[in-house]
Amino acid sequence: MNSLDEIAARLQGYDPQSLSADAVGEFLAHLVDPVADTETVALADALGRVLARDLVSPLSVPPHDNSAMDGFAFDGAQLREDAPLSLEVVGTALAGAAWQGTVGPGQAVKIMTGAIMPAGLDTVVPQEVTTQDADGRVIVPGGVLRRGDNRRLKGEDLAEGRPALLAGERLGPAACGLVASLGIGELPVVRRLKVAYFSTGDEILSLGEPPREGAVYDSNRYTVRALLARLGCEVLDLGVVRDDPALLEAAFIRAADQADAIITSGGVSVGEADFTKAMMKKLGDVAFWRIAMRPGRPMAVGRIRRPDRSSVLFGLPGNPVAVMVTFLAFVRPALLRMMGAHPEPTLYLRARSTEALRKKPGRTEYQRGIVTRRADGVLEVRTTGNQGSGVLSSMVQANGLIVLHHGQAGVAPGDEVDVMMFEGAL
Ligand SMILES: Nc1nc2c(c(=O)[nH]1)N[C@H]1C(S)=C(S)[C@@H](COP(=O)(O)OP(=O)(O)OC[C@H]3O[C@@H](n4cnc5c(N)ncnc54)[C@H](O)[C@@H]3O)O[C@H]1N2
Ligand code: MOO
Repeated sequence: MNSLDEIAARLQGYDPQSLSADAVGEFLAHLVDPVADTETVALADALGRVLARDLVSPLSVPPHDNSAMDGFAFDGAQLREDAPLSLEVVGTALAGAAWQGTVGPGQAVKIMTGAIMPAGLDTVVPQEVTTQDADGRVIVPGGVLRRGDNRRLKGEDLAEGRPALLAGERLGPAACGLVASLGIGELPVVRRLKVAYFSTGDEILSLGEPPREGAVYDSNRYTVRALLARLGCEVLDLGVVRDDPALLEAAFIRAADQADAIITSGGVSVGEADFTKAMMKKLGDVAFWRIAMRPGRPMAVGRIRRPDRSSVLFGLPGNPVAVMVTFLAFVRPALLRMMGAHPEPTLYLRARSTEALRKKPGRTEYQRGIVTRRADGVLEVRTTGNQGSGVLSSMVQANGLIVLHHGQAGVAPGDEVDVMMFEGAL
């Protein structure tokens, strides 16, 4: 495990007072390691879990050459471009059982989708392409079919003995189906990551408390819980912790004793009641950063140490949208790495901005946007109103974040911008 200083020494131009979003990502990739513990889960419970070992295919899928269509199977060597082919139907191959007879030249077998291709046959004509003559022979028109058409080859999806899925795969619906197609009912996954969360601040009210002047309800706890739930983490909710050093210390210790990672919100800026920073320093190896981004400038990162373990700490700024943006930009990729998942490159959608966007070069700016598709197919994005870092309503309306990158300047109406879509993450 590297100390924060060692990691910082490896990064070009590390400056905790002005870090680029890219540098933060790189730092975090060095800071966190995948957890080693694994467990076995039933396939029905595997959605969103991370596969712990390569899954080698115990069989071929499909297990034999089979038909992709309801129609007639025959030897495709007889096909002619310029002449129809007339075939005598000598039997029927149903899905689920092999057809046992032999089929000679000028003959075909009626076949159902999924049925095993009878020996020596390699081509299927869909039944709607054919006609029948007076003797009941099937006529395949010339020039519409090539040899091998509508036949699915044994193992064309998965080959026996080859890895079907690699360790690090986050199992989605398609992967769950693929595992089932191999006849596998349980699989080894990385254990769930335990993440502790608490909000800090004397002005933060928990739900159920009566409103009072100067106080706001704790929204960060619920956005972070929801973001963590989307990742499949186990959440240890430590509620709201007052700006009191003893309470903060107890909360950090409880969190570090039980969780792989700790997320807090608030108390990382320069305010007078920001005991959080002092407590983080006292209990661990923590760096305080100013990130060249908006929203989400201040952030604390490091480890909280306990005698027998340590937990990674993400001290997020208090402003509700800054919490979500820093989570999506940095915490989520770091947690995915801890979960043992393959790194996910950020996929940006390119959309035309309907409006001018002001932007200072030298920082990354995230604006809440809504992408729509115009009648002519062009993707457009407009901002969703007040972009203040405490304004959640514009975040709710958004379906993605417009990312104005570090070196980028302002945007004119009609310019294309990158949008990080929420689908999947939010
Ligand atoms: N002089 C400076 N002031 C500020 C700076 C700065 O660089 N110099 N940075 C600003 C930025 S950017 C942010 S973000 C905030 C971060 O400050 P803290 O992390 O110390 O957060 P707080 O002061 O505790 O709270 C900020 C804001 O967010 C509200 N909040 C906090 N927790 C919650 C919660 N759980 N649910 C809902 N809302 C919450 C809180 O009431 C404040 O309004 O500092 C700026 N100031
Ligand atoms: O982190 Mo702050 O939210 O940029 O206002």
